[in-house]
Amino acid sequence: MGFAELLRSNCAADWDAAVNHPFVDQLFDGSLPDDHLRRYLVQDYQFCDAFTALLGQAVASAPSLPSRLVFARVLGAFASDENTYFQDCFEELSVPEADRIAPSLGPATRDFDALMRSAIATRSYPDVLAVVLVAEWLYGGWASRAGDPATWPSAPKHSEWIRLHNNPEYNTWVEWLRAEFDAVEPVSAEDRARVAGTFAEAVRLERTFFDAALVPPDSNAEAR
Ligand SMILES: Cc1ncc(CN)c(N)n1
Repeated sequence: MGFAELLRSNCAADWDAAVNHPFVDQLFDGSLPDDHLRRYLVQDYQFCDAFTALLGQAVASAPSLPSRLVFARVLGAFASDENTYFQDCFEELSVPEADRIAPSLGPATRDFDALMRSAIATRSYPDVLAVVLVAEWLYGGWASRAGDPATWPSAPKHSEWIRLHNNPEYNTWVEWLRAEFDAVEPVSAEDRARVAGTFAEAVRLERTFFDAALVPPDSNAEAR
């Protein structure tokens, strides 16, 4: 078993809960209330800020030009396709300007932001990769459950979020990330434990990020 698969299996409960989350089920059948989608997208746009910086660090920390180019291409797609999806949804869901730019962050968003910025600060390739891998692999995992595109929900605000994480280029990118992560598996027990801890925390936060979208903000405040 490769390092990636080992770390995933070590936190299978959180992984499976995120991949099979009710938020995802409601996205698939088109029943996700706009309020929940809006809350999720407002927080996720802030996630995307640190994630873009994380991909930039991956460009800087990668050991070779071929690897840097992969991250650079993904950064480009992220800055166009994915950003367009957010802007279109913000318009459709009448998200106020303040919530697009500087909303108050929920606990999961804040903790994810801190995790990404601490991975960036290490400048260590395996540490950066651990968070990128979880964010992309886990999203590929839930999106792959959508099955035949003919059965996807009709509204673009739902189907486009699936398509962005379930298409041949995306699947190739996730496969590449896994191989890249396995290839830089740390040798020392200390480094392995640190990277494993980062991986597990990212998986836990993916689950709580979906939880937060389905829980009213006041309940989030009480949970703090
Ligand atoms: C919280 C979260 N995790 C992962 C992804 C996919 N890049 C995302 N958009 N948001």
